[in-house]
Amino acid sequence: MTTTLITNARVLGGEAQDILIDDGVIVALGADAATHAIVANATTIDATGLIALPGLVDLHTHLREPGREDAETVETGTRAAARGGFTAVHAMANTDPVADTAGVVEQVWRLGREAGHADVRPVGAVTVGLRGERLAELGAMAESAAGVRVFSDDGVCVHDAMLMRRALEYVKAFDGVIAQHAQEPRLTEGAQMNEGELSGRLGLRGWPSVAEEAIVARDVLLAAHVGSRVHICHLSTKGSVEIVRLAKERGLPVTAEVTPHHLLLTDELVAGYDPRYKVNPPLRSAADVAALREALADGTIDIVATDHAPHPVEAKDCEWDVAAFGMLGLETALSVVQHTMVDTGLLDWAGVADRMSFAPARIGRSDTGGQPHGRPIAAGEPANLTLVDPSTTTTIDPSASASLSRNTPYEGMKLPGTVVATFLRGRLTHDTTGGHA
Ligand SMILES: NC(=O)N[C@@H](CC(=O)O)C(=O)O
Ligand SMILES: [Zn+2]
Ligand SMILES: [Zn+2]
Repeated sequence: MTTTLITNARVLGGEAQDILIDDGVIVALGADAATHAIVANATTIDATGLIALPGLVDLHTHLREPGREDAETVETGTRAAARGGFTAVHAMANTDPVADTAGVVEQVWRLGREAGHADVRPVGAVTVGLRGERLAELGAMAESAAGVRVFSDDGVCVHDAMLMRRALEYVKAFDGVIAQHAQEPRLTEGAQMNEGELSGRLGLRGWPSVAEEAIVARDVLLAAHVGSRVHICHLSTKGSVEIVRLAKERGLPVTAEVTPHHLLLTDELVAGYDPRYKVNPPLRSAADVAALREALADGTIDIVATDHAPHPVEAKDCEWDVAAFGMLGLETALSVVQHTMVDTGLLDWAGVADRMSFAPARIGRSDTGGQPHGRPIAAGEPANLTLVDPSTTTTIDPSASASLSRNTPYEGMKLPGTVVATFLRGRLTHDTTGGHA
C-alpha cells in the first residue's frame, strides 16, 4: 500500500492544497490532508507552483497494435500517453486486423492492462473491416470485457446514410456513441490539402470544407431522428462549428472534438510540401482556427482529442502526395492547449480539466464503472492525477518521444508547460520530480 502526500498543488488552477493519496484513492484534500493519521508514512511530493488536473482522457488515439507495431504498440503509445498527462486513451479501430470483433477489442484492452501506463478503452469499428458495407458485432463488443461504448470507422467516414442510421439505432440500447470521421468521400477523392487559393497555387487537389460540413449536418439530423448520440471527430472548419452550435441550441444529442493541431496550425505550412503537415482532415485557414478556439472556449466543441496518428519514417520521409496522413499528439497536447487556449485567456485550467478529462470521459462513458476516469479531484475518488508546471518552456525534440514514430509537426517549436507527473490510481506512470522525498 503506497501513501503519497502532494503538497501545495493548485487544484484545477485554483488555491494551493495538499492532496493525500492512499492505496490508489484520494483520501483527503486541503487542511485535512496534512493532519491525517497516515501522513507519517507518506512519500511527499512538493508541488509548489504546479497545477493538479484530473488524469487526462483521450477519446481519439491510434495505437496501431495489432498490425503496425513498427509505428506504435499499445505499450509505447500508452507510455507516450502517460508522459502527456493521460491516464486513459480510447484506441481507434483502424488496426490490422480491424477492431471489429469482441476478440480484437479484448486483445487491445488486455495489452493495455499488461503495459500499465494508462487504461486503454478500445473503440469498436462500426462496420466490418471499416468497409462501410455491413455493421460489425457492436453488441458483442459492448458486452465484452473491453466494455466498448465508442464506435468509429475513423480513417474513413460511415458515408452510407442507412448504415449510419442503423448504427445509431443499435448503440442506443447500451448507451453507446458513434464517433464519425466526417468526410464525404466523393467530394474528397484524391484530396491532399485544404481546398482554397493555396491548394490551387501549390497544385494539390483540395479537400473542401463542405465535404466535412455535409456529413456533420446529415449526422446531427440523423442522431436527432433516431434519438441516439453522435460524436464528431476532429472538427476542422468554421462551418462545422456553426452546424454543431445550431444543433446544440436545439438540444440535439451531438458532441464534438477538436485536435491540438487544428487549434494551432494552418494550411500555409503546406507551402513547403513537408509531409509532417499532411493530416486528415487537413490543416485549415486562420479563420477556421479562430472559430475552433472560440467554439472550444464556449463549449460548442466539447473536448480536445489528440488524434495521435503515428507513422513510420518511410511513410513520412517521402513526396507529399504519397505520404501518410497523420501526426503525433499525445505528448504535446497539453502544451498546445496551454499555448492556444490558456495563455491566450480563452480557457482557464478548470476549463482545460473539463475539455481534456471530465467531458471526454463522460462522452466515452469511462466516467462510470469499475475503474472510472474524469472524476473530480475529491476525497473518495480514484487518484488519477496530472501535475503540470505551466511556467516552463520546452523545445520539441522528436527523438525524445516515447512513441515509436517521429511524425510530430512541432519539431523545434517552443511550447509552454511540462507534465511533471502522472498518477494512475495512485501509481506514478510518469515522473520527472526526480526522487522526491
Ligand atoms: N488523422 C489522420 O490523418 N490519420 C489517421 C486517421 C484519421 O484520424 O482519420 C490515421 O490513422 O493515421
Ligand atoms: Zn479521422
Ligand atoms: Zn484518427
